[in-house]
Parts: sequence; C-alpha cells; structure tokens
Amino acid sequence: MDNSKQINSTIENKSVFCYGFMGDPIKNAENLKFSENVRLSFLKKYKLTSAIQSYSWNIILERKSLLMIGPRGCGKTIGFLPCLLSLLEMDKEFITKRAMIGGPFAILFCNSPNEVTKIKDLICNKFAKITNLKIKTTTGSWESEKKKIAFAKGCDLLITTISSFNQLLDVEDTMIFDHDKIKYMVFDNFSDMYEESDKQVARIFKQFITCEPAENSKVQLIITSSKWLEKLRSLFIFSHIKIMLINSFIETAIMARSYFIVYIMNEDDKNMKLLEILNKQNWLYYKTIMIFKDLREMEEFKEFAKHEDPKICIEFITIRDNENFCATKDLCRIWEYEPNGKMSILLMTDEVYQEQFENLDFIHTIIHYSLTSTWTDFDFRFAASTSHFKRYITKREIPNSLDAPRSIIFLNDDDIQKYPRLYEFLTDRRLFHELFDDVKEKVTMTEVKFTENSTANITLSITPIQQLDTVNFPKPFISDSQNINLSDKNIPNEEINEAKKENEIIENNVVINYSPFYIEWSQDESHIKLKMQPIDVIADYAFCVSRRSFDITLKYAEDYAMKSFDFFARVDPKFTKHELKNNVLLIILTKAFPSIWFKLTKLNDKMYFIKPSETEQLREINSVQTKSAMQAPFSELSRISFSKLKPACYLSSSEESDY
Ligand SMILES: Nc1ncnc2c1ncn2[C@@H]1O[C@H](COP(=O)(O)OP(=O)(O)OP(=O)(O)O)[C@@H](O)[C@H]1O
Repeated sequence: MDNSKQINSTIENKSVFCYGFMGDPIKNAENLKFSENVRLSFLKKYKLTSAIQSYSWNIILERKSLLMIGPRGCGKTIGFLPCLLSLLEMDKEFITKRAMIGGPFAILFCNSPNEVTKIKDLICNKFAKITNLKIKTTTGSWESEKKKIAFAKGCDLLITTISSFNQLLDVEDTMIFDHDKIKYMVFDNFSDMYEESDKQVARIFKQFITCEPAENSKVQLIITSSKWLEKLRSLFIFSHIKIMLINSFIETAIMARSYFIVYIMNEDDKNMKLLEILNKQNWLYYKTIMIFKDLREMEEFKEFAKHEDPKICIEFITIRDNENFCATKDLCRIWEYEPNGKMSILLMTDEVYQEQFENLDFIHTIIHYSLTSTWTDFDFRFAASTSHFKRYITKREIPNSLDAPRSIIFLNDDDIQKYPRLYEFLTDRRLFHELFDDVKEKVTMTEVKFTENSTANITLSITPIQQLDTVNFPKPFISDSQNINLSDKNIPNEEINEAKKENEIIENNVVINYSPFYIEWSQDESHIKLKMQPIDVIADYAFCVSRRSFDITLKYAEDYAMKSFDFFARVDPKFTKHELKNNVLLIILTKAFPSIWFKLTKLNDKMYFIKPSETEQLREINSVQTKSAMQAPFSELSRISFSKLKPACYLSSSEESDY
C-alpha cells in the first residue's frame, strides 16, 4: 500500500485512542522541538504526519514515557526515532567528558538482528546529519574482547536485540556497561519480542523499570507494539508509563476486554437471528447502536422487524442519511439522555455515524449488521465505545460479561473469504465466537469419566505462577465479582483471602475436575485420538476450544504407565497457561475453523485465555443431555504439547478493499 495515502487517511479519521494525554495533536512537524540536526534531516525526508505521530512526537519530546500500539506501518518507529535522536543530541551538550566513554545512554531493542540493521540503515539514510552521536549495534554474543573495547570508547545509542543485551547485563565492568547511565529505553514491537523472549524481557524490566512516579523515574520508557497483550496492562499499571496511544479502535476494544460475538450466517437467516437476540437480551438497559452499510439494508431490516415481530419491546430510532446535520445531532442528544430501562436502539448507516461520531462515544453495544467497505471504516465503528474503554484500562479483573462493552458482528460466508484481514484479526485475537449450533448436535454423545485401570482422569489444575517456568504473566488475582466456584476443600479460606490481595499469588494448586460433555475416541497402533466437545463450564467460565472440536493425540511411551494427566488452565488474567505435567504429549488439532478463545503459541506449549461466557449459551449447552460414560483404554501416555493448524479457509481478497 502507498504509505502516504495510508498516513493521510489516518489523520482524517482521527483514529487514535489517547489515554493520559490531554494535548492536541500536531498537524505538521515543522514547529516541533526536534534538535536542529534532526529537524533538518527530518523535514527533508518526511512531509507528512501520521495519526499516531501527531501525538507521540510531543509526548516523547516532553520526556514522558509512552506506550504506542498500532498496526504495522502506522508510523510507530518514526513516531519515536526522531525524538530519541533529538533528546540524545540535546543531552550531549550537557554531559561531562567522563560520561562520554563507556555506554550507552539509550537502548533501542528490536525483535531480530534484521530489524537492528534496518533501524541502523534508517538512521544512516534519513538522519544523515546526525554525526555527533555514537550509535552502535550488536546482535550476537558479547564474548569478543574487540566488541567490549569498542563499546568502552563510548556509545550514546545502542541498537540491539533482547538476547544480545541480556549477555551485556552480565558484564560487570562499568566502563563497558553502566547500569546507572541508561536514560532512555525503547522496545520496538514489543508483542513479537515478548512472544519470543518473555523471560529475558522480564529480566530487563526487573532491573530497569520501577514503579516510581513518572517524575522520579530515571529511565524514559517507550514501548511500541503492533497489538495489545495482557502483559502491557500490568506494565501500564505498575510501571511509570502513564500515557497510552492506540492507533486502532478495534485493538482498543480488545484492550478493554470487550465482549465480541461473531455470527456467521447467510443473509436470509440474519434478520431472524437478530430479532431472536433482540427479544432475549434486556436492551432497555444498554445504549446500543446498529450500524448498516447503506440505507437500503437499514430499511429492509426495519420492515422485516415490523412484520415479523410486532411484539418486540424495544423501539428503534432511525437516522437516515439525508437528514439535516443539526437535526441528527439533536436526535443523538435526545437518545443519549434516554433513561436506563427505557432505552431504544439507534439505527444508522456508516455515513451518518461518521458525521456524528463526536457525539457518540458512550455506546455500550455495537451491532454490526454488515461490514463496511474498508477496514479503516470498520475499525472506526469501535470508536463509539471509547468512554467505556477508558474505564477498563487499569482494571486487572475481567469485567462482567454484561458490563463490558460489546460488539455483535454479523458475517456471511462470503465475508470470511473476502476479508482475510478481518478473519485473521478475529481468529488471532480469539474473537471468533459463533453460537454453538453444530455443537448442540455433537454434545449428545457422552460424558467420559476415565477411571483407573483402563481409563484416565482428566483434571484441570490451576497452579501457582512461580511453578510455571515459562511466561511471567500478570500475577493472579481473584476479584469478588468473579465469584469463581472453587470449593473450599481445594483452596483454604486464608488462601482465598491472600489471593484477593493484589500482587499476591495463589499458593496452592487448585484442582477442578474437568469433565467435557463429549469426548469421542478412536485408536490405532500408536495413537489414541480424542475428540472433545468444544465448550465446558469451569466455575463461571466457559472453556471454549474450537467451534467444532479438536483432536487430542496421546502417544504411547514404552517406559511409562500413567493413569491420569493434568493440564493447567489460565482463566485470564489470573491464571497463566495450560501446561501438562509428567511429560505427557498432547497434540491438539483444531478443526475447520480455529479456536474461539484460546490461542496456541508458536512454542506449541502454551495455551491460554478463557473468557466469561454468556449465561445464555451456557444454559443451552448445560441443558443438553449426556449419555453414559465410554471407556477408553489408557494405560501408557507420554509427553504433551500443543500445536495449531492453519485456518482452513485462507482466501485472499479479490475485491478492492483494505480488509
Ligand atoms: N511522517 C511520515 N512521513 C512519511 N513517511 C512516513 C512517515 N512516518 C512513517 N513513514 C513511512 O511509513 C512506513 C512505516 O512507518 P514505520 O516503520 O514508522 O511504521 P511502524 O508502525 O513502526 O511499522 P512496523 O510495525 O512494521 O515497524 C515507513 O516506510 C516510513 O518511512
């Protein structure tokens, strides 16, 4: 895509969610307080200002720490680089001769050696006038003496990878590396970095990032990320970063733990389904808008609703495209003040929404009747819940599924194929959440309770984080509202009280018996294959694994006989991951459509994310009868890990669209 086109369009759409920053965006870079060299180089090469840069430049130049999230190519790197170079240049005027040796003052972390080279080249090509800064790169080991000597001669900015820098941390010579000298730390593309090297990132954070108030903190921290990660929430809460920019409203919705419901159904069934939903939910208590791509489909829906279900208790307020701007604005105002318990649903097209969005940021539920023609417009629809999003940034507990801002998205089969970007986004963020129509049929199978001799028990264990030797996720915290139904037998009272205190960790293993409604198995010489029913209820949570089902392959091992296996669950954000004990190998293959809520990582060993389910769905699933137990001949099991299949339908777009 042509960059300039993209950068311009983001400005027009005001597509940045700002938290903790009250200033206005700047329109061009000319008046910025870049250092002279940076200003001259910069203005020669860059004529535009991307949406995120229009905020980030000022914030960073004011020496404030910042978290910047936005899709690839939205301008995050240029959003900090000229500022970092400027600050270093400006500082240089005041430093002593002694400080000029050894290094560095600033560290820029990239997620691969390739990226390190790219940033170095970018500085050489685009900021050629900056000759007074000593910029060094390193990607490999720190064994070589030559490297150390070069470093000891002085370094202002070190561009490096996480793993290479971790070795530098072990060097005890302050001439080479002086911990106290660091003033700026930039993590460019944190999400990739963290997924690759979580432990090493954690080590760096531990040493350099403090909870001190921003004004006392010695290190200015800049983090960019192409997507939201839960780890960023704890960082935002506990570190001195207090400003956040997100260059995507749908990403902001993820950050706010919005509740997404995605239906895939053909056009004929859609209206019926909608009426069914509207009749079930108590819409009179939620500010809800329904957005259509054009007037025709809005009128058709209204007609349908009138004829099909005249008893429907909610009212619709319709704003048509050709209505006068001020009248529309007034209508939005009147609608805004409709009292709780008497709310109507506002119907409008994208055209009207985009004119009125400044008056509509308080919406709880957005019903996307159809898709927009561009991703940018679709993303922008989520701006309608901005004021709700702000409430959840610093809350570690998962909001109650009814309180959380909510989006109901209708897709048809065509949409999934035409808009791979949307499909990828939804699956990557675990948002594919259809109603379980086909599950209902399969659930009739059976509940399997594996017992000793020839069978196995499946238990779900939640384990203290310290015992997991991989990812250092936010510490577990049980809130009152979550009401997890853990029996007192499993977790003593004082433990519960302990766990309620923020920052404290559940000390005991909590075992919840996990009995899927449906497990089907088959066996050949080397494998037992299990097909599990894809949703189960664990306390207040739904354990959703796949739209259809998944296979578990348990491999035999010669030297080993085990009667049961445990796996660990994470109930986001309290519990961190699924892990299988005792070297049992479990391969989960998702079928047809990939997962709804969980994501299996590249490492094939982590599984996480369990979301509160809608009581409605749980009831449906719960009410399905289960038959008698089947027997499965388990006596020998070996190691367990997870793997993920690629989505079954991965079609590229044939239409002109940036989805
Ligand atoms: N203000 C600007 N004027 C002109 N071009 C720009 C501007 N900002 C960024 N660009 C160009 O847009 C492209 C993407 O910018 P940048 O690398 O900063 O984005 P990013 O969000 O960091 O992307 P990634 O996540 O892939 O690193 C680059 O080619 C960059 O040169």
